Amino acid sequence: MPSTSDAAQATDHRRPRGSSNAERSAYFARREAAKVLRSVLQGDSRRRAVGSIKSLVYSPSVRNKKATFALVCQTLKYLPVIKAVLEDSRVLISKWKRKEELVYIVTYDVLFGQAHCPADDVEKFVLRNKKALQAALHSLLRKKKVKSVDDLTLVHRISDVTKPRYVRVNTLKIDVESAVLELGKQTMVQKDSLLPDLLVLPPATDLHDHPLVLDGSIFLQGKASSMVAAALNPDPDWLVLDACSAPGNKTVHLAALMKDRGRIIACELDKKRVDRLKETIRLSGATSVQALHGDFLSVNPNDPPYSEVRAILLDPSCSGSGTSAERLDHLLPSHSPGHATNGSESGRLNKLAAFQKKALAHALSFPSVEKIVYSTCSVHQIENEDVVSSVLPQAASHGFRLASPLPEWPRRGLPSFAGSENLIRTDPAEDKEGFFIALFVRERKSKSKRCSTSTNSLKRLPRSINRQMTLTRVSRLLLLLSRLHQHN
Ligand SMILES: C[S@@+](CC[C@H](N)C(=O)[O-])C[C@H]1O[C@@H](n2cnc3c(N)ncnc32)[C@H](O)[C@@H]1O
Repeated sequence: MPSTSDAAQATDHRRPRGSSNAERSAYFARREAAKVLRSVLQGDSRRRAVGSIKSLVYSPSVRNKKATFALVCQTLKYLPVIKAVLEDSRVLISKWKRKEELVYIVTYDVLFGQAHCPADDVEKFVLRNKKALQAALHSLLRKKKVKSVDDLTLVHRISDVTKPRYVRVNTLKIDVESAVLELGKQTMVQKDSLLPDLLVLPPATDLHDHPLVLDGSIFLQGKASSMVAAALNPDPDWLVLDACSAPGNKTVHLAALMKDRGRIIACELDKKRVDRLKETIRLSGATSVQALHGDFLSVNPNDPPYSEVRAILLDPSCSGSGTSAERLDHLLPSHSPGHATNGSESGRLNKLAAFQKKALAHALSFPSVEKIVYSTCSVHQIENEDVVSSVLPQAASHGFRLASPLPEWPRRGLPSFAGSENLIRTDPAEDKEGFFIALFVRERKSKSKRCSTSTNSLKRLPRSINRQMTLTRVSRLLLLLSRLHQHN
């Protein structure tokens, strides 16, 4: 533990009597750490902004910054173990509930940190129960079949944040049953309960050089990410635009769901990432996808072929806060759903949100679009619910409404506006990653209905012909002919 003597000087008048300087400064550090921990955990549970641990610790009211910061971080690291021990030993009775953060801190110190003399009621209480706490800890070690507390925190971390290995079957190359059989030779395989082309393997299964991965038969794609194309679920014969597409995982998932019929334009701003996108497309075996190096915001919705786009997948750049690898992130307010953060971080989020709103508004302006899916791998409300609610008036004016994709999925949007229950969220703690999905739909316009009905027979054309474009051209020709006919 770092020295805590500086703080003791500042709070001299409140020193506990009869103890050394080091003990007194540790006493004050524990109290300051408890206050910070309370804000951190409350911010996390109430999903409101309280600032990062650093910003809380570096506020002027905290004098013993170094020791307080270390104590908060260490207690958070061991918190699942501390909670389990307190629960098993039945030590945390209702009398101490009001001071539970201080109990956590003192318990950390008593079990894993530095020994100290009792200073006030909380320290005395925890120390009185030291034996019961140690017994509960040993029984937990035995139960989890581990030898040390570090192994135990690893078990807790693993059970907390390690997700199963998800594998998306690329049905353009292999069917689900064959993939199950093939992978089953190496490990346990289950089918996912929500997505028919997703398989669930044990955590940390290493497949990076598996032949099915190398030949594009399966993609190592997470569940939340695989929910996006499934939520859009376009008609196989549609023209679809993937607005921000590299590296292309969702693009080729769309191609598989559309059975490589129709046509997908995959737009990507970054030249280097276009190369990756092309490689993903090649690996998937899809022939209906065309990579486009360009800025989605500069695509003119009224120019062909974009004027005929029927569905848009918009998965723009985002903070990525839902997929952070930091082990303790899900405990921290800066990573809690719906949370906005401090200074430079909130500036970055505002910039991202401004782009996300612009891109979503742009998607809503495509004249033939019937479905738009908007997704992020962020947990922040500012990039999710707030982006969606900001475009609702424009969406309504274009005839769009929020639909409720994958209705069996239990976790929905934060209740920040009426209709947010239609949105999908995945939870960093429950689902091991934080994701957000919104689906806009609008009823087909009567003009496109007429065009489509009159050209239905064209859907049986051979695959080599680009049917979507042919349909478009024939529709226009029919319209022209009918106008000529009226004119005559
Ligand atoms: C979150 S990633 C997309 C991931 C992709 N959907 C997938 O599942 O593989 C966002 C991508 O959008 C690209 N991007 C950012 N701004 C863009 C713009 N204005 N037009 C097109 N692409 C853009 C970024 O370069 C980045 O590759």
